[in-house]
Amino acid sequence: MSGKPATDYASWKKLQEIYDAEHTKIVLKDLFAQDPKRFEKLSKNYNSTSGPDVTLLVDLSKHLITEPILQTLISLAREAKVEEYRDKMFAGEHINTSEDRAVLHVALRNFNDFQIAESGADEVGGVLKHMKEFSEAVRSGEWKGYTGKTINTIVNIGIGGSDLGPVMVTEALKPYAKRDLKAHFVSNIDGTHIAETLRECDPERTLFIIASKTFTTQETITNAETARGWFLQTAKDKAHVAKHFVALSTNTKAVTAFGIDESNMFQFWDWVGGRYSLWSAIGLSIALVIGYDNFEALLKGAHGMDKHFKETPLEENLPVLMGLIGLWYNDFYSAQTLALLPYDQYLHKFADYFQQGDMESNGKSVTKNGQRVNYQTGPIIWGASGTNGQHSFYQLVHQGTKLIPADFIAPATTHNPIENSKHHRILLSNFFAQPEALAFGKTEAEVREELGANANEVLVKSKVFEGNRPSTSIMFPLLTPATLGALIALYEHKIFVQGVIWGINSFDQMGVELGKVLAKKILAQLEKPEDVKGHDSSTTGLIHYYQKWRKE
Ligand SMILES: O=P(O)(O)OC[C@H]1O[C@H](O)[C@H](O)[C@@H](O)[C@@H]1O
Repeated sequence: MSGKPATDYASWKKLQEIYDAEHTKIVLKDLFAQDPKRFEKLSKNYNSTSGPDVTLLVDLSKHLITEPILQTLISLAREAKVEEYRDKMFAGEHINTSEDRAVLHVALRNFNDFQIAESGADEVGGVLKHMKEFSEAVRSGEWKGYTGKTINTIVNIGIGGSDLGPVMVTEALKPYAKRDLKAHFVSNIDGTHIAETLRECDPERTLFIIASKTFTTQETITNAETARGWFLQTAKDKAHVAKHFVALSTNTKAVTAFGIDESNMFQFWDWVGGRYSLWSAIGLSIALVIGYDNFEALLKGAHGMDKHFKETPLEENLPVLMGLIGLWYNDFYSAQTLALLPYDQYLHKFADYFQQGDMESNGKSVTKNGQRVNYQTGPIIWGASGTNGQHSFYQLVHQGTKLIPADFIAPATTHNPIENSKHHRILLSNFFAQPEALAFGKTEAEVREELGANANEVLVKSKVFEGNRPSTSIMFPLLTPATLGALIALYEHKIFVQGVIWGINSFDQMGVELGKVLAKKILAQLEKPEDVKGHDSSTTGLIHYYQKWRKE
């Protein structure tokens, strides 16, 4: 994150040399045959040293790496001063240089462990207490709606980081949910989203949580106004808003202007990035759904991973190793993407969540010094939960022309051991089989033997699996709140490590601005064809088409 181009590092050059000279000879089948201890050496066990027990097994052995490659990657991390920048982050230095902000999501889950001087860091405990009291009051029924009825539905209105984290985590931790409290998440400006949600709500029993760091986001404010209008159609009196609307924001002025009482506002600070905010007041919907104690366990699980990241030598440091291996494919093998493939239905939003987490953080093309990079930065993140993906896109992953590194993630045991865990055994057999098939493939000789002497030649070729396709496998005993916290923090820090080496600012998001500005300009021109000015012929033509069909 020094802003130095990554290609200037001696270790980068060395990696390029190794790649050029050896990459055709790096074959997983051979590497495993040569070293019976490969799994032992390259699979890492994480055990939390503070907070709730969390254990993770991270198997890095099915990667196209050798000892010299790994050592050179680690030298690269040293040269890029990953440790120094990590320590700056934890110390609250303003490493988000373009916005002159600290980056302190780690302070949200710190529980007075690390010393963090930034202003606001000492207020975290107070906000957590507020979240605890409020969530317990709603869950117990002590908090009543304006007609004296208890709350049975919450609607979180937010987008981006004010939506994806709460959605992903409440889905992931459903086994811990209060089942008689329905939770909805409205993000899209498309009126369909709020309209369909409101159809399922009773104004007397619904709590709206307006989640927006800035409280200026067009989608969120528009949806919140619609929700308030809908509520007042029944409740009539604006005084009732206080019982049904709370805000999660850093912008007190805008929250009170909207009509939400300051006492119903849950604060956070500018040093919490939107995509790193589920740990802050933005997590209120999580605390409401799974209970405050489980929310705290999530935070403590993440804190355990923070400690690991902060205190473990680079050679054994999981976010560092995952970041480096990802970079190896991204920058030397020209891999464009990383697939996140959780074999756990509860994690079905994991890839969606890290699309923002990773792509908004590292989707940058200038260094912190303003230089255009001449290498690849953040990968495209995508994925789906297993085994669904196997029946759609895995064909390309196995036999397509692209190299697609993938992270396979699975719990050893399930929250739903139905049929004596039959489903889970089948699920896991697939979780074990896919990385094996990707890595080792199937040779032409094996296909011939299978098909017999007179086999059709085309068929033989089409049934060959080249193999040598890399993956990480991550396992843990059960998807608990603390385990999920650790898992999310692991990926957050992986993203950090890569950003430091690429010399980019992982903590701003200037790239989302241009579209927003243009949309505002266009919104003001939608009325009449003669108002449509200043666009290319394609954009103008599309707007004119809309104007021909609009009904209102
Ligand atoms: O929480 P808000 O201020 O409403 O922001 C919501 C989202 O807005 C933008 O799209 C940013 O790029 C995201 O990082 C952010 O999470």
